[in-house]
Amino acid sequence: MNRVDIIGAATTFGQPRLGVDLGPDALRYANLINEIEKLNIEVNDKGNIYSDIKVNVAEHSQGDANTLKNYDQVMDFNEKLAKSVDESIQQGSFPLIIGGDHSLAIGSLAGISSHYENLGVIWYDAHGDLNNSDTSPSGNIHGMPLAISCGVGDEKLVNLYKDGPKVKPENIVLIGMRDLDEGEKEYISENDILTFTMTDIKEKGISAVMRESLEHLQDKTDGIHLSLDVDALDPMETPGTGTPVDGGLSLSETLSAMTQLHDSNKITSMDLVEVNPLLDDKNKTAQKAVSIASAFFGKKQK
Ligand SMILES: NC(=[NH2+])NCCC[C@H](N)C(=O)O
Ligand SMILES: [Mn+2]
Ligand SMILES: [Mn+2]
Repeated sequence: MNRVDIIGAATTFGQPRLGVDLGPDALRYANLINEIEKLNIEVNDKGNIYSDIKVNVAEHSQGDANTLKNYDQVMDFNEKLAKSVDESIQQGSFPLIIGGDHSLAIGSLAGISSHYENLGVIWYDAHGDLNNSDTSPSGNIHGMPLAISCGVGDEKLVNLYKDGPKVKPENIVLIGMRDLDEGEKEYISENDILTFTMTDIKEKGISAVMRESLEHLQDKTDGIHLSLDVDALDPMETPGTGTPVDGGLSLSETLSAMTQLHDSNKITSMDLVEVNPLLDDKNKTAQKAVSIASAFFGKKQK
């Protein structure tokens, strides 16, 4: 790719920990734009998207596990995000969506999907984000975007921006899984979604996992979206995130995974999500996220 559009997805509405909406700026302060430009790529920073409905600190993320928390804000935000992502692809740019909580993938996939007949998705995360309001333990919409994009869940979210499902389960690969809820496990086995848990990664090694993932997707898809949640990494590497889970990927495994994706030339869009500077230690999570993006865009590991 020679031009990257950076789209700041400043949403905190998919989960309860305030501060993840500051993630896009934490990444910019960690030198994201310069690091990509150094790789001879033109970078166009489109600024941040916010919901028109403002954060009310006292009322943020109220309700029980059966409700879709901050529903109106998530709808409103993702409509705007989908439009921006769609425009970037129309203009021939590679969209890099920086979050923000993972509910933003509802909008990014909605904006991307009209450009591909058979979109592939690599979901690099500790979580499957395959819940719906019946299976969710929390009511947090950041645990649901992949299910919604497959057509499962609230009708208005499923049909956001463009009617119908945006991805097929057979075109998804899950990498880094170690905290799946019961309903998610059922959905994965019923739909035969290719899944690499941390145990699988430890057994096979990350490079075989990435090779198998690309092999699974590359012939049957005409574009592949990478959705990378920084909680895929171990919390010792990326502590600044809202739902950390022990036993995750190392930075070096992730950098080599990104180099493999870069070298494949198959990835057509990317989300980089769940950096929360208020939970971080001296912006170290954003700095690692910037290293991850640099490797993805072609920086060689010395
Ligand atoms: N994008 C994330 N960090 N998702 C975490 C989801 C956690 C849990 N499975 C839930 O649905 O509430
Ligand atoms: Mn996660
Ligand atoms: Mn996630």
